[in-house]
Amino acid sequence: MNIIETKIKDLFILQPKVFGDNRGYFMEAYKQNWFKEHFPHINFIQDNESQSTKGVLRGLHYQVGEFAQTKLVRVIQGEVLDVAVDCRKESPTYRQHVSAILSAENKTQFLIPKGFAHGFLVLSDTAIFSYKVDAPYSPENESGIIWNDPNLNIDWKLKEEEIFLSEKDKELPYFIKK
Ligand SMILES: Cc1cn([C@H]2C[C@H](O)[C@@H](COP(=O)(O)OP(=O)(O)O[C@H]3O[C@H](C)C(=O)[C@H](O)[C@H]3O)O2)c(=O)[nH]c1=O
Repeated sequence: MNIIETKIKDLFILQPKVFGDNRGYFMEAYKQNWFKEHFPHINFIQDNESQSTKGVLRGLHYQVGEFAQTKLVRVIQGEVLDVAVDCRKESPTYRQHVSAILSAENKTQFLIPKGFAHGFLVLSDTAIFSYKVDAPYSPENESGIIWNDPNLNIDWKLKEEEIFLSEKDKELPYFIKK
């Protein structure tokens, strides 16, 4: 697994080794002892999966306090634009974001630490999104940021009329000021 740094500290792109042959491919998508060696503070406890159609935008979400989640995200079918926003008040990259194209084709993974808001937009006809978290779901401790907050200046690639949000996500607030 290759670890690729991003412009934001602690936010990494992971690129697994893929073994292709005339049947298809094999890869170790996750390996606990590799993670323990490189990211000893992370202990994933739950696998999530969602399927969405083109133009669906899920996010930007985060959980707070003891329920804040580290996420290891990847796409197992289709392609998404994945975005992580640094919400760590003390961070020199506070309110900055990194976007990454995750797809079944590139098999790229995104390791998103606690303290980040996360969301993705489906670019393919459908996409299956699979991810690990290290804290349980806690709706009482969930919050987020509206997808098109002008302070974040995220380029979601699709036009607003092509984007579909849940009723909940339509009501998310703008980013809190420092
Ligand atoms: C996240 C989650 C949801 N649910 C239930 C709650 C709802 O009845 C249903 C759909 O939940 P929601 O609309 O919050 O799902 P997403 O919009 O995909 O939320 C996720 O989207 C962005 C991309 C994230 O990074 C978070 O992991 C998560 O917030 O699944 C659970 O039972 N367990 C869970 O861990």
